[in-house]
This record gives sequence, structure tokens and C-alpha cells, in this order.
Amino acid sequence: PTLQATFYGHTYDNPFMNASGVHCMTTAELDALADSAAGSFVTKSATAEAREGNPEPRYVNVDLGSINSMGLPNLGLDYYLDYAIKRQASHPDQPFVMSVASYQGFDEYVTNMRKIQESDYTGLVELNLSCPNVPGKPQMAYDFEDTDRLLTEIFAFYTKPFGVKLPPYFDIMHFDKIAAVLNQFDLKFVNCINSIGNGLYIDKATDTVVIKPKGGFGGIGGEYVKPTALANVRALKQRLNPSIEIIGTGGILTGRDAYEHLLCGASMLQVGTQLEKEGLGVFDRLTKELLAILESKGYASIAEFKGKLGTLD
Ligand SMILES: O=C(O)c1[nH]c(=O)[nH]c(=O)c1I
Repeated sequence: PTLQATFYGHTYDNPFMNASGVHCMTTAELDALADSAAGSFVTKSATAEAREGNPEPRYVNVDLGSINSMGLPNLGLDYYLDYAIKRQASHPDQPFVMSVASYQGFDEYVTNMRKIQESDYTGLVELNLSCPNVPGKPQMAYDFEDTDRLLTEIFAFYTKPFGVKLPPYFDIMHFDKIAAVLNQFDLKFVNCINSIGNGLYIDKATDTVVIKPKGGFGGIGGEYVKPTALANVRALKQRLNPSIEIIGTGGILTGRDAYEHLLCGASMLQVGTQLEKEGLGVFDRLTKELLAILESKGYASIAEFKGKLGTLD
């Protein structure tokens, strides 16, 4: 069998990528990702200016996952745009994704996208509408009207392919509402999910929180989030126009977790916490484990089971 994955008109060796934020801050990390067994990669979410981010400790691995309040540390949009333009020229056959966020809010999203529109970068962009860790800034994607207004403003000038990174939703009506907003636009993908925002982890040895920012509140990733991630992938796949593909992110530790995201309709798969814990070797392990599952089930390719989750009716 083959793990070949088609996504926005390109066929990748496999569906695996890093999740933005992990192993993707510097050009050295990005090049190492590109040379790893991962099928593709995404850059750290960029803001207009470089940022230090929140005080440390701000990322901690815990038994069933991770908690982080990084606060959007990054080397600035120009740094990643420069890398992206060079990389697309040197490796035209290896497309990747460039992640864009905003520190200031609505207007900076627009100016960041305008800069990319006017640049020589022609590849995919992941517009991060779901950073949970900028104090005082609500997550854009939890405000349906603002998300609608922002995408309307961007599509008025932006002609290059892009998708959005969404937070988890927990109410069927919210799945309906965000899908209704997104279906109005020619988005190429949605990435479900970002970390589950503002969780709290307590250190049993000290009876204290484990990260410094925000009194210990931070985005939760890893095993904790798989049921929520699968539900969001499935719900958005069921609701969005078929032209909008899904990237499945959240709780992928094993080939079985990857297989379940594909069953829910994901085209590509992103790994965050487990990549942070295991290093780049995680992609060799995940591809091997997923391939073994296809073999055991007699599937020749992902297409044979993608989106074919069974129900009990
Ligand atoms: O704190 C961060 O930098 C961060 N952390 C996350 O868990 N998700 C995000 O999208 C971001 I931009």
C-alpha cells in the first residue's frame, strides 16, 4: 500500500506534517523538518514584527499531553516570507505551508496578508485564527461576525491559495455557524484543531501551576484532545463545501490516531505535542504504523477509507 496524500492538487509521499509552533521557529528547524520523513511542513505563526513571546516556563510536556502559553514568539513575517520565497524556488516540487497570525488583532491580519499578496510567495498560507495565548486578545475564530468580516476583507484583495487554523468548537450550533461563515469563501482548507485553550495543569509535587504566563492557564495538546479533534474534523468535513479540504490536528500519537483522523475526512495530518516529545523520528514511526494498518485492512491507499467513518444507524 501507499501513504500518498493529495492535498490542494499536489501528491505528498505521506499526509504527515508538524503542527505550527513545533520545530518550526528557525530556518534550521524548517530545513530539518523538510529533510525528515514528514510529507510536508508548516512554519511558526508569524506576526508583523518579531516577538519574544511570554515569560518562561511557557511550554510543558505532561503525562497525557502538553500545556503552552507561548504568546506568539516568532522571528517576524519578513523572516518567514524570505524563507518561503527561497524555499519555493529551491524546492518547487515540495510545497509547504506558511502560517500567519496577528498580535494586534483584526487590522494586522489584513496587513500581514496584504504583504504576502504583494510578495513572490505563491504557496499555501494557513491563517491562524485561533491563538489562545495573547493576553487581552480574544480568539478571532470564536467571534463569527469578526471572522466573516476579516475573510471578506482579505478576499477582496488576496488571490493566492490559503486556509484557516481553527480552535476546537464544542457545540453543534457552533459547527453550523463557523461552517456557514467559511462556506462563503474560496478557502482551500481548514485545519482542525488548535490547542484546547486555557486549560490548567497542576504539579502534584508542588501544588502549583506549571507554566508562568496567565496564572498557569494554557492551550492543551496531546492525548487529552483527540476526541475533540476528531469531532471537529468530522463535523467540519460534513458541513463544508467538498472543495475545502481538512487538515486533522490534535492527539496524533500513533498510526491508529492518524488513521482515525483520516476516517473522519482529513487530507493531511499535523503532529505537535508528540513531535515535541519524540523529535523528528516520530514521522518515521507514524508512517510505519499507519502503513501497517493499511496492510492489515487490505487497503491499497488512503482514498479507500478516507472520510468513511461508520455510524450505528
Ligand atoms: O502561544 C502560542 O504561540 C500559540 N500556542 C498555541 O497553542 N496555538 C497557537 O496558535 C499559538 I500562536
